[in-house]
Amino acid sequence: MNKENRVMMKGMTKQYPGCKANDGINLNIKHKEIHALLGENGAGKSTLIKTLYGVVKPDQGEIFWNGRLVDIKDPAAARALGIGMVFQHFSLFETLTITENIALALGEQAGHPNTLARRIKETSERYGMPLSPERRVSSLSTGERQRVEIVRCLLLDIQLLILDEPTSVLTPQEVDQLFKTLRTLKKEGCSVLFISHKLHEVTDICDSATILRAGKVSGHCIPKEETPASIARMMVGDDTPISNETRRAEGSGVFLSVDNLSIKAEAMFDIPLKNINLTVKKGEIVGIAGVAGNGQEELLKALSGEETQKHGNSIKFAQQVVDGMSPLKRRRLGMALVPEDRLGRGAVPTMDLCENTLLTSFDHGLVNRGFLNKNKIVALADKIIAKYKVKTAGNHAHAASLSGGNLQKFIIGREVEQQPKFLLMSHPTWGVDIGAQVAIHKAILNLRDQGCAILIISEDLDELYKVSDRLGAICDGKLSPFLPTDELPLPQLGQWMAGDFADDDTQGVTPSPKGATHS
Ligand SMILES: Nc1ncnc2c1ncn2[C@@H]1O[C@H](COP(=O)(O)OP(=O)(O)OP(=O)(O)O)[C@@H](O)[C@H]1O
Repeated sequence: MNKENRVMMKGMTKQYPGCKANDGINLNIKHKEIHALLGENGAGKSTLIKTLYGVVKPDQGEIFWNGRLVDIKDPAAARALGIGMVFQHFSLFETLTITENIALALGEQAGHPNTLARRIKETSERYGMPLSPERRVSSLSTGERQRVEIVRCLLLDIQLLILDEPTSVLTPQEVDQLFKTLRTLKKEGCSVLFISHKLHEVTDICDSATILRAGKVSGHCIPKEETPASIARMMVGDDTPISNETRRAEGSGVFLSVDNLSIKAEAMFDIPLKNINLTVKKGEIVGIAGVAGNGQEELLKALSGEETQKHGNSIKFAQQVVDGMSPLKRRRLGMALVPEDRLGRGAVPTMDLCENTLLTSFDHGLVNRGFLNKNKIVALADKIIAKYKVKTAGNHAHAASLSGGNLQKFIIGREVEQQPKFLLMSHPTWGVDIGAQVAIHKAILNLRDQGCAILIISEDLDELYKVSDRLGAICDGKLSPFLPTDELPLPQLGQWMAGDFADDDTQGVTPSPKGATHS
């Protein structure tokens, strides 16, 4: 057996009801290489890596580890071989310290409890990702949380690190640091399997790539010899557009206005909002950048009505005060909402796609005098599935059975099809493949051009630069100034994301040099 490869997966097959997620996939990862696993939403990437980490049991296929046939029954068996995995969604306990979290995750593999904190400190420093082991996870930024997950893997004798969309939650500076760490790991002999929809990162850091389509391998490439566009073509084929024109707009007439909104922290880990001033005009897209956990969630809840405390007359939709109004009443004034958490808030996992359509669209002709119009519900669900190219076994499929990106497309389609006057979105294309991103951005821009006021809260700076007409940042519950997107250089936005703006800067106003550069 070929020992040149760290991992050889042969003929991996996994059938789910109504869908063959992996269909005879071969994947080879060499020693000391950073290997990208690419593909459209629903192509089968997560299923394949979960098989490699012992989370999913394949129907068929063999895995060879350093040339030896292995049976990876569970994640502990994967870790014992030297495989570490950082999932898209971190699984850390907020109230525990870094050391306690790592001890819980690794069990006996964590080694002696007395030495664990010291080893965490040493390992994190060695790889340029310093951590204080005694800190509680609740006090950590998203980037630091990711470090905890990576350091947890590095404490073991790791030979393969699997990262599932690792950069979608990081600031540009954190991405640079992560890439340095990955290069160090590679030098030391570790292999890395890297899943990402950000193709410029793939061309930057990956040595080789395997591309999946519809559960099968559709190609291989050396990313450094390709461009993001040529890789996108391999992923989505020739028929899907992979870029669209960015057209800026100015909008006219304010729809959303927020005037000096402050909200105290209610729960232990809430971020208080401080003197938020914000406007979104009809026919413009305003973007708010920020590292997760800086008040985005609290702002979204205050605007959507999920958080219904009355804050005086701070929030208005087209001049009408909405403070204290329920989400339903706000929807009836023209709001639509795409929350960050697609499984749970955006959609109910155990309901099928027709029921999930009804959940937020029932006011749009689907219910007559209390009776459901089933034909209309099915027709709307089918329209969303077809128009937004949602890959699913059909309108009867439960939301939980869709791949992350496909569920995201469905939720966005459902909200956009309501033709709202105000669309509030958090991370609209999080985990969505390049072809679908283009389709979603087009739908959002069209909606804007029809006069909808759109507010996008996102950590994805590429996306914010692509679609926003005005852009600012949130840090520690405060909003930075806002500028027309084309006048805001990325480093300045990075500074704002780190809280480097003066409190007296007001949104919409060109910041003073002091506000932009002081530290
Ligand atoms: N538990 C499940 N039950 C039914 N179908 C599933 C299940 N998990 C995955 N699938 C289906 O398997 C296919 C592959 O899904 P997978 O999550 O592996 O795709 P992916 O390439 O990781 O997509 P994404 O980029 O959107 O994360 C999808 O069509 C999905 O609907």
